[in-house]
Order: sequence, then structure tokens, then C-alpha cells
Amino acid sequence: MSHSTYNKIWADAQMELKSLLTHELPAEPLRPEKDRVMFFQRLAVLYVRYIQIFRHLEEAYDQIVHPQKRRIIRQLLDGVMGRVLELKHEMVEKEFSEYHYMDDVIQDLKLTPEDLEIPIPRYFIRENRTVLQERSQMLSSILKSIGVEEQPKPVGVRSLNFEEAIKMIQVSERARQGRLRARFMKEIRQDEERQRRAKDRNKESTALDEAAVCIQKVWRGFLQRKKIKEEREDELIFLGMNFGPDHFQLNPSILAAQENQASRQKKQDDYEEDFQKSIMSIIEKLRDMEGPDLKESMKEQIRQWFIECHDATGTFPDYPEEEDGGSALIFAEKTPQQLLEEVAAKEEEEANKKPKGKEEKKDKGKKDKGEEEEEVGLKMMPSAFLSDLETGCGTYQAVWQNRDESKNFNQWHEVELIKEEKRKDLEYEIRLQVDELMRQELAHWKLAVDKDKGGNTKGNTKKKKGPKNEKKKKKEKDLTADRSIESLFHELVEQGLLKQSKAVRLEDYIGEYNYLGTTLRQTDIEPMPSLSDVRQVIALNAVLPLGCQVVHEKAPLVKAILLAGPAGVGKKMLVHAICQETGANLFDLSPLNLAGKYPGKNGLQMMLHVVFKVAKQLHPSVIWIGDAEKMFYKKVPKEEKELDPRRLKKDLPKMLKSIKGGDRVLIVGTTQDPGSADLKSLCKVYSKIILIPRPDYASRYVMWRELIKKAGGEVTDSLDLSCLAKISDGYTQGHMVQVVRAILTEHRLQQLAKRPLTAAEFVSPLAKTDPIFHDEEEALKHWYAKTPLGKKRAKAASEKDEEEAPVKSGKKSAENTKKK
Ligand SMILES: Nc1ncnc2c1ncn2[C@@H]1O[C@H](COP(=O)(O)OP(=O)(O)OP(=O)(O)O)[C@@H](O)[C@H]1O
Repeated sequence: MSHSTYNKIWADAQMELKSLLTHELPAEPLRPEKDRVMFFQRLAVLYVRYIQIFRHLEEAYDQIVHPQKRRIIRQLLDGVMGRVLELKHEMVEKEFSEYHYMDDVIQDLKLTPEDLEIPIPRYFIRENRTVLQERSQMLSSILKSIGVEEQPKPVGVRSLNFEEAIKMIQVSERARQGRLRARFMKEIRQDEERQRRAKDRNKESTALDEAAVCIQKVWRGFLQRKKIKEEREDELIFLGMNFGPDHFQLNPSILAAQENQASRQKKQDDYEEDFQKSIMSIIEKLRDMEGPDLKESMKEQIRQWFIECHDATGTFPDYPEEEDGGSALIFAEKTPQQLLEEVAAKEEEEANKKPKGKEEKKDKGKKDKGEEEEEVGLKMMPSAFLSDLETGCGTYQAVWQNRDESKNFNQWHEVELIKEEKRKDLEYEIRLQVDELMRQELAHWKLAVDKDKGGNTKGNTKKKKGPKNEKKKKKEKDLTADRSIESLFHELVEQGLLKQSKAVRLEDYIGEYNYLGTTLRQTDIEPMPSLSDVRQVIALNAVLPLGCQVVHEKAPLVKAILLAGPAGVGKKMLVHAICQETGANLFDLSPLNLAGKYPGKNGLQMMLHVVFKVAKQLHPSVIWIGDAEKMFYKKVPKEEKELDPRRLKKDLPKMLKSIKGGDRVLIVGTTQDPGSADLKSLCKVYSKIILIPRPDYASRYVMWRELIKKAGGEVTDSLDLSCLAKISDGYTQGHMVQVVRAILTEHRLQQLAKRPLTAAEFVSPLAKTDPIFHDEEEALKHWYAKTPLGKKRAKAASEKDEEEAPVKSGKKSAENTKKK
């Protein structure tokens, strides 16, 4: 696509953003909403609309080549991402659930479920590619040097024990003998048949016509059936019920578009390089051409101010301190609004000096009233991103909206804009120098005047606020101050605590949208979240904050996430996907992986120190704790006592406290059996708990299809996917992967052309594995209901029931009286 297309995408996104901001920042603050449903609806609509803007800005940022435009789009993109996270956080707080269903909203806005997908900005990886490549190379070379396999064994392959191995050999041997015997018997039968036919040939001379008719019958039948099958397939393609052969070939225009996108990205880099060079040369030029004049005029102005002050007050003024802005403070141009605010602030200050008693009481009264009002309805939490978005929109309107770009067909940077910006920087730079000079000059002047008067200068000079007054913060001791970050990195890889993440993306986490969420909730049935909901929640809570510094700094901070769910629902896969999407390092602090490493209390401290130091300095980082329940065992099972799984229990929460907004480090715990952990301590560490369910029918349907295709199989009409999805109810993705691997062997793949896959083939391998039993699922749900969010939800539900009960009983009694 062209420059103008992407400019239009950006302009449309700006229009939509502007209209949203007028909703979000009305002239008069919105009144608290009493109706919880209405409030949620408002949030949901905002959320969906912001996601649309997010998608458009992401696309524009990925493809627009103009360096200055890219800067402002980036600012807006980060702001929108942050606002989406804030809205999601607000929904969680108000609905007491991590999952939200918006099928009604997308229907109203005429959108599709795909439009609700959270895009993962491509710049997360693209703009850090050199650093990430270097890091990955370093990791690979260390792994190579210590002789570790880079790619772990594929899941599902496990070593057999002695008995299983003997059984397998016996089975194979018996099968071999059986096959030999069958072949032998077959040969005997064929011999007998041959002899019988030879006898018959001699006996009868079959009527030639009869034989011909017989052959024709079979042949014509075969031909006709083939023709009809082809016609039927053509008809289905014609009706749009099946894909034609062209469908699977990549369209040339799609290929061309992809090439174009790649070339635009290349252009972005070239333009950026030119832009940086241009900035340097403009700064040099400005410094040479305008610097000296600017310096002189500033000095003149300041001298004038000295004299005016002296004339008015009889003394020279104090020079404003550097931290107050230096001489810029004197000549700051203030808008009428600022002046009014200043006057109002002064008046208030004076009023405060007057007796306070009565007013305080008044204030108190007001406050109480205010609190009461707040209690009545639901209000939006304050946002940290709206002001950024407003500024971004302001810049767009002032600079870009009506810009004549007819002469900038190639979308080069605008030199005038650089000059404007750099002039300000230069002014600041020169002002610092001038302030230094003028401060000395003023001191001389004061000295000269005071000498004349015979006084001393001490009275006038203001004592500088020394740093002594500031309280010294207690700094954490750096246990490895003498070591470089590379050597620590090396050590962690050697110890097996820093690993290479698998190459899976979040989009590989297959899952279909839940179309009935709101309908079920309206009828008071809690819907099962779908795998697509899980994907969204992970993108929002883990990927976006880890990928973007601004978002991590300002959006609601999530330091640790717990993924809880039955075996094989893709918890580990999600951890790897988070790392891949953000380029994060993967630290493995699973109890099993820690066993025997860094022994003793000091060793443990050192390990955590090194892990967190490397994780913070080489951010983004994911610290994965597999089998997270083990760390908080209520009682350690005998066979695990040696592992000492509770080693981290005390120290990890302390390290967690050290993660601040901006340190892009995320702890991700995964567990199949959270019930065996002490709930309180577990929830203290993991502020966000995401329950991952087993796949529903729709997800299983797409999963089977995709898994079979991925394994090289072909989905034909003879494979009833719907039936397969239905019978695999209760099985997880892990089971499905195993079954597909077991069936689609190399041998079976070769047979596919003659013998297409059928659903029946999948039944027996499925039957051999245990599904997720109802009890296990219920236990997980029960456990979740006891977590803080689960409790809040249950409480809210019971309150709602109580509210509705009198209405219902009122209705009933009214009906009863009518009957009477
Ligand atoms: N949504 C999905 N789409 C595609 N593949 C999936 C999906 N979920 C899981 N898988 C695949 O299923 C297999 C098992 O997943 P994984 O090991 O991540 O599950 P897990 O929940 O961590 O299991 P466990 O609790 O036993 O450790 C992996 O091969 C993974 O790639």
C-alpha cells in the first residue's frame, strides 16, 4: 500500500481518538453511574473502540516511513496501549473477573471477533533486533560451549521404564511373527487359487459377451461415479461452500503486498538514519549561526532585569536557582489561564492564613457529602495516559492534520520542524551557560554596590539548599558489584537457570472465540472462558507491559501472574510465547530446576540477587516458576523432601517488592494443582491468577484441524471434524497433540493419498489416555472461588441475589394475593 493509505489509516485513528477523548474528558465530570451493568457497558464500549484505534495505529506505525510522524504515532500508540490496559484493569475491579465477554458490543459496533484480538506491536522486536540477536547469539554460544542441546526434546517423548520396554519388544516381535505367518498362509491360498483357475480354464469356454458386459458395467459405473464426484465438488466450490484449488496458492497480489511491506520497513531504517544525520547538522548550524546572538540578547535581557529590580527595590534580586529553571523563570511567558491560576493560588494562600476553625468544619461537611456521593455510584479511576493522548492529539492537529504535503511525495523528514524543536534545545543549552556567567556577574555587581555602601553581602546571598538535608535512602547492597553483567549471564546459563525460549508465538496458541458469553451471563450462568479469551488476557497482562517501557511504568503494575489449569492446556507454551513476543529472557526458577543449585542460605540469596540483577538490567525478562504450588506446599510430600521445594518461599516475596514500574520483569508461575498450596501465601505473591480451562467444542474443532495440518495431514470430507471435536470433550490440547503425533506417523502420511484420515482412527488413541475428569475440574473451580477475586465475585453475586430476592418475593406475594 502507499504512503497516502497509511496516512489515511493514521488520520482515521486520530479522528476516532478525538471523539473518544471528548467522551472521556467531558467539560463537566461525568456523574457516578448507579447501574453496574450500564457502567460495565460503558467500559466495554470504550475498550472495544480503543482496541480498534490501537490496531490502526499499530499498522500505521509499522508502515509509515516519515520519521517525525512515526515519533508522534509511537507516543499515541503507547498511550492507547496503556489506556486499554487501564480499562481492562477497571473491568476486572468492577466485575471481579479476569474474563469479560463483549459479544453484544461487537455486534452493536458491527465488528467481528478478529477485530477484538489484541495486536502485538511489531516494534517490540523490530526496534530491538540487534540487541536481541546479540543476546541470543551469546546464549547459543554459551550453550554450545557447555554442550547443552539447544532444543529440548519434543513434548510427548519420554523414556520408557524397564517393563514397558520389554512389553514393547514383545509386542513388536509377536507382530512380526504374526505378519510372517499371515504372508505364508496368503501364499498357500494364492497357490490353491491358481491351481483351481487352471483347472476351470480347461473345462469351460465362457461366453465372451457376458464377460464384456461385466467389464463394461464395472468400468462405466466407476467413470460415472468419478464424474459425479467431480461435479459435486465443483458445485460446492461454485456455491462458496468449499475452497477451490486456487485458494491454497498464495495470491500474487498478496505476495507483492508482503514485499512492499518489507521494502517500506527497510525504507524506515534509511529515513531514520537520514533524519539523525540531519538533526546533527542542523544543531551544528543553529549553534554557529544563531548561538552567539541568542547568548548576547539573553545577557542583555538579564542585565536589564537586574537594573530594573535595583531601581524598583533598591537591591539586586536573587538569581533563580538552576532547579527552578534559572533565568527562564524570569521571562517565562505565561498564558492568561496560568496568570489567573497564580492569582487564585495566592488568594488561597492568604485565605489560609485566616482563622481556620469554621472553614475546616465546613470542608469536613463537604468532604463527607462528597464521600457519600462517591459511594452511591461507580466512577472511573483516574487515568495516567489520557493527558499523553490529549497532548498527542493536540500535536497532530497543530502540526500534521492540515499540513500541505504535496511537495513531500517521498515522505522525507521536515527540516523546519527539526529547527523549531532544536532551537528550543539550543536555547536551553545556552541559557545554562548564560546563567552561570550572569550569576557571577550579579555577585560582582552586588559586591561593588555593597562596597560602596560599606555593608556586607552576606544578607543577600541565599544559602544553597545542601543535599545534606535530603534523607539518604537505604541502598541495597550489591553482592556482585565487581562482576560484569556478561559474566553473571554466563553463570546463569551454565547453571541452567537462564534458558532459550521455544519458537512459538502467541498467535500459535489456537483458540476460538466464545460467542455466547454475554447471553449466558445474562441468564446468570458463568460461561467457560474460551482459549481465545486466555490469549487476550495474556497479551494484555503480560506481553504489552513487558514490551513497552512507558506502559510498564504507568499502567497498573502486574508483577506476578499465576497460570493455573489442568495438564496440557498450554501453560508452558504461553510462557514461551510471552518471551518470543517481547524478546524477553527466560529464567527458570522451578523447584525441580533449582534442586541442588546454590545450596545454603547465602547461596540462595546470591542466586536470587544474580537472577534479578540480570533480569532487570537486560530487560525484558520472564521469571518462570513451574509447579508453582510446590513452593507453597502446606505439607511437603515425603518423596519431594530432598528437593526442598519451599526454598524460595521467604525470599521471593522480598525480591518481588524490589520490582518497580519500569523494571520490565514478570514472574510467571504455572500450576496444575494449586489446591495443595497454602492459598494465602500463594495469592500474596501472585496478584493475578488466570484460570485456564480445557478447550470447548469450537476450540477443539479448530485445534484438530490445525494440528492435523501442521503434522502434514490433510483434512478431507471423510474426516468428520465435528464428530471428532465432540468425542474429544474433556481432553486437553496436550492430549490432542499426542494423539495426532501417534496417528500421523511417516508411514500413515504416505498412505494419505489412497486412504484419507477418518475420525474413527482417533478414537482408540484417545481412549487410551485419561481425559480431565469432572472432579479435577470442579476442584480447580472451587479453589479459584477461594482466591481474593473469586471471593469478591461470590460476594457480589450473593449481594445481587439478596437485592433481587425481595423483588421476587414481592412479586410472589402480589401474585398470591391476586389468587386469593
Ligand atoms: N492453544 C494451543 N494451540 C496449539 N497448541 C497447543 C495449545 N495449547 C497447548 N498446545 C500444545 O499442547 C502441548 C502441551 O502444552 P504445554 O506443555 O504448554 O501444557 P502445560 O499446561 O504446560 O502442561 P503441564 O501442566 O503438563 O506442564 C504442547 O505441545 C503445546 O504446544
